[in-house]
Amino acid sequence: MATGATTEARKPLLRALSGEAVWPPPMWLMRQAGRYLPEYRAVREKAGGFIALCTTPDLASEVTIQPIRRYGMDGAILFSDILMVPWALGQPLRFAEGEGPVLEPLRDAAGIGALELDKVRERAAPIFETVRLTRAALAAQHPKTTLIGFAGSPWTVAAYMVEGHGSRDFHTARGMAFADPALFGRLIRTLVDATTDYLAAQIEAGAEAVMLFDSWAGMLPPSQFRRWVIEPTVTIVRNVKRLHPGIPVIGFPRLAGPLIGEYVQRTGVDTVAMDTAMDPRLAAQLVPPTVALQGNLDPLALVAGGAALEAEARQILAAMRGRPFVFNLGHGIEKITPPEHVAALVRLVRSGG
Ligand SMILES: Cc1c2[nH]c(c1CCC(=O)O)Cc1[nH]c(c(CCC(=O)O)c1C)Cc1[nH]c(c(CCC(=O)O)c1C)Cc1[nH]c(c(C)c1CCC(=O)O)C2
Repeated sequence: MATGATTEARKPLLRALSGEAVWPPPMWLMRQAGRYLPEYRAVREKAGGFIALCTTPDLASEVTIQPIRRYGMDGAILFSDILMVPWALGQPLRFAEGEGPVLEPLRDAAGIGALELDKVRERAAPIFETVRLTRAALAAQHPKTTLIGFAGSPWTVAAYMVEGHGSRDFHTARGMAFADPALFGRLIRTLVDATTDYLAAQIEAGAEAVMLFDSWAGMLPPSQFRRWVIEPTVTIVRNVKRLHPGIPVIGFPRLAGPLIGEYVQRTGVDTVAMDTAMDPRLAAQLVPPTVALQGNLDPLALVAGGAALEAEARQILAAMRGRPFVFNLGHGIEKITPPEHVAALVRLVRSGG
């Protein structure tokens, strides 16, 4: 790709993620590929299960591109799941219909010791192939769209691995982190190494930016937030940047509240994603103007549409004007979202509010 570097330097999302105030802001939506789209449901049915979909490169690549085809988003996020890392480490995983993810819970040294770090690249190979296929398809058909790879952050992934399923409070995982920090720390270190390797492989396959989802960061008190959210993220960002300097990293410490400032300062992420509860004006005070903010429309405003959607989106745009910013939701899109509301939002953001 002789002209690759110059073409890509002009992609609006990459410019914003690297700290440039691009206006109107580039946009994409968390969980933009999903059940609210009829074309997604058709492919999902063809694939059979959710894991089959994530590990069949041509289908996973197709659903990654569906929202780009429909809406022309600036970012395409790899279609996969944060729990594919535990899966690649050898922990049995299934997605039960209407129940969410179910893992065989990990509670002791034997279970943690049995995780197979050296198998991650091999087991996750179809996911890296999805990245390769998607990057090639975007280059041919959507040259302005940036391909985003991702992983879950160690704390959030460990919470599912210990608990064995989603939970309102992740009692068992939080309890283990306090009661046996040596053992919990071993799990976190395994995930730091697996996640570094998994993100590096996505970048080598063509991901142009990566995002770390820490959905359950906000349930920890500050001391534990520093130990299990910030410190592992510091190591992953340092590792990824050593291997692949210049690839922007987006962090999403959901419900971190004012600790978002310390998170950005310590970890060195290029962009921080704001959850729905974050006031964008407060985030702009806590985060240096060189670091991009991303977010943070409430997915339910998108479900509602109309005047409520417009008012919320305009308020975010007004607060973010003049600083590096990427328009997004504050959490994943709801499956009851009318696709035409997404089209209306894209028009509004493209007009600059
Ligand atoms: C906590 C978490 C998970 N997965 C993820 C997180 C972090 C973000 C967040 O907090 O939402 C991240 C994720 N999950 C998925 C993506 C794909 C890319 C995208 O954003 O479009 C991404 C980035 C697809 C998915 N991951 C899942 C689906 C639904 C599966 C289906 O189609 O049946 C999708 C599209 C399944 C999943 N995966 C997970 C849960 C709790 C569920 C069940 C919830 C549900 O059913 O909506 C774990």
